[in-house]
Amino acid sequence: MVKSRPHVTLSAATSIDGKIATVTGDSKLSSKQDSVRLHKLRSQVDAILVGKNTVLVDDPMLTVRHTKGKNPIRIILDSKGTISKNSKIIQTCNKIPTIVAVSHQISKSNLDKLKKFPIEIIMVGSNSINIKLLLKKLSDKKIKSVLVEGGGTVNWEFIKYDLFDELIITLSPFLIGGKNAVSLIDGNGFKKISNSPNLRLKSIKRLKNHLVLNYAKV
Ligand SMILES: NC(=O)c1ccc[n+]([C@@H]2O[C@H](COP(=O)([O-])OP(=O)(O)OC[C@H]3O[C@@H](n4cnc5c(N)ncnc54)[C@H](O)[C@@H]3O)[C@@H](O)[C@H]2O)c1
Ligand SMILES: Nc1nc(=O)c(N)c(NC[C@H](O)[C@H](O)[C@H](O)COP(=O)(O)O)[nH]1
Repeated sequence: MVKSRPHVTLSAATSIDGKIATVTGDSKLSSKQDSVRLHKLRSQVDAILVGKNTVLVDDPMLTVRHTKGKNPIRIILDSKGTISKNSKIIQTCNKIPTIVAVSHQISKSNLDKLKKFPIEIIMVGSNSINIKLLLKKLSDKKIKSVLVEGGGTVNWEFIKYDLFDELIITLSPFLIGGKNAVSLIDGNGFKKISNSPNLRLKSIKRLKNHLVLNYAKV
């Protein structure tokens, strides 16, 4: 029987005050050593997933570069299909397998534009993307593990719907502040601490001034 969803690991680097980027979108919090760790982790998963804003702000590659290993499939949550053709993701989609998840909100013209690229388009959800359904479809494609690399809006969706298994946070030696700076988890948040998923601290690794915290859901 096909499992209903892949193993989901949420990954991010945060400042001591829980931000993943400054108000201007500056998000380079990991050290070189931590980036090597992250890239090793990328090489061990089947897919890596980020939200549309992360692509817009960071213009990431989402590949394995700081170590040797295979690139995971890249998945972008982009309800309206507005990803830029100039983004590194689209520019390299002929070499690295890429899935763009869209919702039924997408306009015909954006869908037609996306269809011109050698990417796979998965349509799930009426307004925003239905993550549970998306994970089911990924499972059907034999994708067994997904590394979710943010940002804060996407992280909240996975936590709100209890669709994750592990959380790997690099606590970086910075203080960012600013109520409009992106937090590890944005969205509406839980009203009570008792609503929070219970987490077990599996390991702590010190990389000089960075701490890598690995939590599993109880
Ligand atoms: N330090 C880190 O580890 C780290 C990691 C990732 C991103 N970031 C930073 O986070 C910022 C972006 O975070 P953000 O919260 O603004 O955006 P995000 O990257 O979480 O993207 C959110 C967008 O994704 C799209 N989307 C479609 N379906 C969705 C669904 N079901 N749930 C959630 N989103 C859905 C929507 O357009 C939504 O606005 C950037 O500044 C980036 O640099 C930091
Ligand atoms: N662990 C981690 N530490 C960071 O300091 C940081 N900025 C991210 N951010 C995750 C997000 O998905 C980014 O966009 C990619 O880390 C950039 O990806 P590339 O290097 O271009 O592959 N993640």
